[in-house]
Amino acid sequence: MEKLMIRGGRPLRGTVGISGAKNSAVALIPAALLAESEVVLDNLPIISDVAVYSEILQELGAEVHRAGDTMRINPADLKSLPMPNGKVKMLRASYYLMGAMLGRFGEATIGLPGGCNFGPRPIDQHIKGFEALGAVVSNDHGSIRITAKQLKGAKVYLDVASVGATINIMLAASRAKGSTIIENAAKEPEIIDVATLLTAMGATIKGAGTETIRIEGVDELRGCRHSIIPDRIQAGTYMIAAAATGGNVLVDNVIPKHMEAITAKMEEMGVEVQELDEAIRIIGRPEYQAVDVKALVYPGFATDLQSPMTTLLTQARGVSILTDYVYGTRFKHIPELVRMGANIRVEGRSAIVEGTKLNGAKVKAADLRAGAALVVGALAVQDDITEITGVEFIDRGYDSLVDNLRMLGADVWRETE
Ligand SMILES: CC(=O)N[C@H]1[C@@H](OP(=O)(O)OP(=O)(O)OC[C@H]2O[C@@H](n3ccc(=O)[nH]c3=O)[C@H](O)[C@@H]2O)O[C@H](CO)[C@@H](O)[C@@H]1O
Ligand SMILES: C=C(OP(=O)(O)O)C(=O)O
Repeated sequence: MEKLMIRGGRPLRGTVGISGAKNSAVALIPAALLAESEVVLDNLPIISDVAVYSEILQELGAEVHRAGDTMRINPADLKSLPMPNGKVKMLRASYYLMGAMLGRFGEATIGLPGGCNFGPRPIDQHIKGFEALGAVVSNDHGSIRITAKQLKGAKVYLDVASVGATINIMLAASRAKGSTIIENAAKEPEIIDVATLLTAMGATIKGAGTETIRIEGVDELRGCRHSIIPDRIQAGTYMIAAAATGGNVLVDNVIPKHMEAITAKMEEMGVEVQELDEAIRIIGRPEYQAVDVKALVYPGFATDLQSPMTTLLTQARGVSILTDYVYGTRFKHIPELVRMGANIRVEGRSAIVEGTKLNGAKVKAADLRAGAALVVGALAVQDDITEITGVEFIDRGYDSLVDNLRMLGADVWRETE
């Protein structure tokens, strides 16, 4: 079992370069299966979710070559195989195989997805979308079986602005006959990234990034080359870690527009945030104010940053209330932060955080961002060691975490038990 060991108390200083976005990469990789020839993805993050996805593609018969942050995917010999178990259970984003395989072959049998388990994560809106396009969907022993003789464009109104459902419908609709309109679509930047790839592959997609997306399906999609957008959640985590340690960090290779909600909230707390063209500098202060945070769909404060933000709020003076309107039970980090001395209680979908000093402890990351919250906490502890298990969750989404933190001056290492 691997552990992350952190001796806290060193202000982070220097520059950290942000890799491509996990939540784009895990959608763009299956999207490539819709092409008849090679798709090249650049600026790919080096994380376990991407490694697992590349193995899934190879099991399906695609040729995958990876060199550094570039992946070449040739799906010319792709086979229509059922994927009921195994690697699809390791990923949330394996649900994109449904839309991609359905678009390519008119059928898909995919096991229900895995990924971070912080409460119910239904996929009813994905299914509603496939059905609207004319597919027949059934549950076959825990796998979703989807078939369609001919996908037909349709209007789909999403009950919730779901990132996964929006992208999955875009994938299938890009090979449907006629036009599809998604209303109440999610507006996250990763959706625009997928639309950019599909457009380069030959689909016609208008309105990605707004609540109405129109997709004109085509008979064939071709290969292309695409560079993935920077990971706004990794960037936000380093911004938070810099502030929590009272450091001075340039978070480089970001799109500052994607960071507006976290930037505004950190400024409200009293953190100095300098926005540059493609970078953000965080200058920590000795003291921060308590603030209230509401995690919402984009462009609101990202739920994926709610957990690390909880840790930063433990370092503020006073009581902060953090409410997650996207995933109302996403609080697995809290008992572990309490182990580290935090004063937090959960009421419904809110965490009430009273500022206090943290101490080192043995803690367990129960999901990816809970892990990020513990890393931030461990870095902020004054001269004490924190031992974090559950590292495999953190590896799902943080490229080169230990190397990056060391370059910023943190005392961090991995140990194997
Ligand atoms: C791989 C990926 O991109 N993961 C992200 C994606 O997850 P994911 O795509 O799973 O999240 P969604 O945007 O779909 O979920 C948003 C909300 O809609 C609900 N819902 C969703 C689908 C559905 O069919 N029915 C339904 O009720 C969910 O329970 C949740 O309350 O967006 C989340 C919200 O920004 C992020 O936390 C995840 O990091
Ligand atoms: C919840 C997350 O990922 P996933 O949806 O892939 O589980 C995340 O990135 O914070």
